[in-house]
Amino acid sequence: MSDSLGAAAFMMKPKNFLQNIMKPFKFSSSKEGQKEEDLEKIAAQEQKLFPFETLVAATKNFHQKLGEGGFGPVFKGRLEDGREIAVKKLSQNSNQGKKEFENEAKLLARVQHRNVVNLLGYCTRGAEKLLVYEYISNESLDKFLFKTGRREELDWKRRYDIVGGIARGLLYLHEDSHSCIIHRDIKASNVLLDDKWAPKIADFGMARLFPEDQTHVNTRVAGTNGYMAPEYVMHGHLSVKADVFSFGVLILELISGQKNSTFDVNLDAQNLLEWAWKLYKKGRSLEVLDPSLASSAVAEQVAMCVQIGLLCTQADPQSRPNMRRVVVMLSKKPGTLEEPTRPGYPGSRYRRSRRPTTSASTAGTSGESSHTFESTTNSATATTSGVASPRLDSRGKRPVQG
Ligand SMILES: Nc1ncnc2c1ncn2[C@@H]1O[C@H](COP(=O)(O)OP(=O)(O)OP(=O)(O)O)[C@@H](O)[C@H]1O
Repeated sequence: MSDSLGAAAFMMKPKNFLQNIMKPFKFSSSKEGQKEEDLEKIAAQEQKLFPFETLVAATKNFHQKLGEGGFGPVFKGRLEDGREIAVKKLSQNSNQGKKEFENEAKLLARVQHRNVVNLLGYCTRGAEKLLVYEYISNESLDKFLFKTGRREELDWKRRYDIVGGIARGLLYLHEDSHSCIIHRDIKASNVLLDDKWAPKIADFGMARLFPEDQTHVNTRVAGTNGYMAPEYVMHGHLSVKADVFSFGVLILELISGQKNSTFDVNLDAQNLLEWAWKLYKKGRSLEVLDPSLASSAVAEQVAMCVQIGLLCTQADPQSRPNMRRVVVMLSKKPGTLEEPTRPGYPGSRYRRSRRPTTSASTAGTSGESSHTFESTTNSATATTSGVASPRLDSRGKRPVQG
């Protein structure tokens, strides 16, 4: 009887029973509220979702502007936990709804690599969309490469390490992140340097946050003049090999200190690629080197980088190596590389090959074009047989067509 009473008592008061068991772990009611708040914060962090007020506080009401790119202004900030951040306020009109933006941003926040700028999270408030990045302290590569007075800070070892770091970051985006990410806009100003001069690829995934559709022409995400692969600028054929081409241009810029889009025509060539190619053919690759690097450069590495730059900028995307191959090439001793042919550039003569077409025009795919190019002219508006005039906007961007 007493047993059954005891059992009945237990069954009738399960809450009390649980409360007794939990006693040692209980908090006072104010602490309980605090704990709930903390849990909410942790959940929000898992979602990578930043409350707008957090970003207002972190940036002191968007006070310190780091700069402004094609997507909008970027502000410096510091989170409560001490982490420094860069907040990009997206001012470009996007046809993407809030939910899609949040889903894409959440996915992109999972992209984590030593050579890619870490997206910590995002924020939406009304129509406003913001991206929260880790803060990278040492400015973008173009500010060192193309500005007199700062280029000496990038000695050969630093440049060589930067080439390797960018190659590994791109390989990760193409092959090792959760899905293939084609950057579309690899260039010196989209590589940030940290306090140890390690390169970090910025602005990846923008094509996912600003997708094009039939009615919406996006003038920003498409790429920058001087870096775009010929098949992309002329026909909109996009694959990972378009990034490889831009990477090739960037290597040659890093070695020479010359900007491809404002190349010095007095150097007996119409662009950087043609100039490097002519020197390479004459066995004078080392002359591509920025003279200010002469004392720190390692000749074999310079020659190897010139050759890789030329291989990456081949006219036919299928003749370009993929980033895995580039990383392998950079880790090997010279002498084992393929021989490049003349590089391609927008305006090169177009020739259709008989390979089946698998071209893709959206990020996240890696199909390759079935077209090849013969380099004949550097005119960006050449209209030789089959060559469409690329339309570039005032920032040198090629508009994406839906
Ligand atoms: N994570 C970051 N850490 C530190 N500075 C940053 C960060 N992201 C961007 N910046 C700085 O903010 C400025 C604007 O950058 P943003 O990437 O928006 O444009 P951009 O690269 O200058 O131009 P574009 O839009 O043509 O690529 C640049 O000066 C850049 O160095």
